[in-house]
Amino acid sequence: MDAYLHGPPKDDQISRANKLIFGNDSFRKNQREAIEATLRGQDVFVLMPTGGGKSLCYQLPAVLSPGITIVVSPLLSLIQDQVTSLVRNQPVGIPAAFLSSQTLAALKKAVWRDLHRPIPTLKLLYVTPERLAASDSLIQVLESLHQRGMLARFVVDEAHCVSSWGHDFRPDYHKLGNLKDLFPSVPLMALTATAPQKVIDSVKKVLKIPRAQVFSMSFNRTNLSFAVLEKDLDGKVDLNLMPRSNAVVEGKALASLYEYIKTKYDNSVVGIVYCMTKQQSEDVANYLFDRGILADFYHAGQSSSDRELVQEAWQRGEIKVVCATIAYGMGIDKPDVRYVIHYAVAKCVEGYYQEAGRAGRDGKPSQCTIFYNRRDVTKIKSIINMPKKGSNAKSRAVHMEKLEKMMDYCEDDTSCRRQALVAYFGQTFNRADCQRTCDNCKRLIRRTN
Ligand SMILES: Nc1ncnc2c1ncn2[C@@H]1O[C@H](COP(=O)(O)OP(=O)(O)OP(=O)(O)O)[C@@H](O)[C@H]1O
Repeated sequence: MDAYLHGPPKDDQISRANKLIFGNDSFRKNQREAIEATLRGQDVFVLMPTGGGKSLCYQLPAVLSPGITIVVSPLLSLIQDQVTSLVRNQPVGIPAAFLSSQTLAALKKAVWRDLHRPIPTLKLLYVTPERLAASDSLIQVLESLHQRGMLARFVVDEAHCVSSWGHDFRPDYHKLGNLKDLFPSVPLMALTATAPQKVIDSVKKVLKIPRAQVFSMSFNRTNLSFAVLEKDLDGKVDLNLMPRSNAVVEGKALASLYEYIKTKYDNSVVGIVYCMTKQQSEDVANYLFDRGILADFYHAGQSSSDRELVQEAWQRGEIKVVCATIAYGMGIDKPDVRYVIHYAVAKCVEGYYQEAGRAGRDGKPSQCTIFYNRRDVTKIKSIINMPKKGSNAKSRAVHMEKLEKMMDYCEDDTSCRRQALVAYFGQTFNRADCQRTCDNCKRLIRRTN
């Protein structure tokens, strides 16, 4: 691929690669700075909101650097999407592959062969943290690449998973601290969309990148407006006991969700409704669909082909509303989502902001609404307290503390919600940036008028 450039890239090479390989006319905030820092060999921590353009921060340097960039990413589906879009990248395809337990033997062999070439063809190799932690042979290959000067950098995507303070802690991510022990001179880039200061500090410590340059963006998404509604669970009907075809399913919460969507949006508007359980996502989708809203459900209990069908139909606009567990969202790049509703409160503010942030990626006004009831909080508490692999008293306490913060956010009926969210991520907020679009600010305006 003659678009690849070798030797230390100059400024204009970075811009040219952005245009010629990625088809972008310019850089978004912090992209160029992060790219330049990693190309200088520095460790870098990129904090950008969902949809901010994190991928370019490591894909462009991968293309400009000699050798391979190793990307650690938590979800196989996410990895598959990324690799497919790199290989099909327009105007120029980028050689990328992934290694996982599901990689076909023949493909694995081809990747392995490439890694042993004096100059491998691959520019990016994606792996799950489990794969990296479990495979001595992979570490040996990385050592051999390093000796040949062909190990360009490590990238840790969704880096909040490294920290037990993060909302998605993955034990195998914790082992990524070994990378700096084994390859101290190889630059590392960590990226996430959601990390309060405490999590940033903890990720830097675990990954052993104390001097990493942090590129952080404002968490204030000006086009999003926030609201919390009381979720009326009285009169709730146990849908599990009712036949699917029974059209008289009631329950005030579901009815009010339906009314809310129907009143605010016509059937061409795209949204996501996050639910607490797989069963709930099916029940809510069926309820909405029976009443004429083009809804379907998505959760980890479905086969991957069923999930793909739903996601593709939603991307094409045939389904307007996906009712989903939090399994839905990572890596989904749909710009015109006009609303995200949490039909059950999220477990923490980071998770909430990441999910809500899937609305309005095109910058147009979009709404993020929580249907809140303490009974849902009680259910989440009992889930947190359930004995499960990898959980201990400390991790349960962390989850409880995060849930309390989420409750504080929902139960505060006076503070500006935008301000509360931005403050949660340790950033200051200029009151002039408050556009009075949240429910609390609107209420205040009504009271003072
Ligand atoms: N400089 C740029 N100019 C134009 N488009 C860009 C630029 N950088 C990124 N994009 C586009 O923005 C979209 C979002 O980018 P990307 O998927 O990297 O976001 P992300 O930060 O990884 O989001 P998420 O947290 O959801 O994974 C993509 O369609 C990408 O092509």
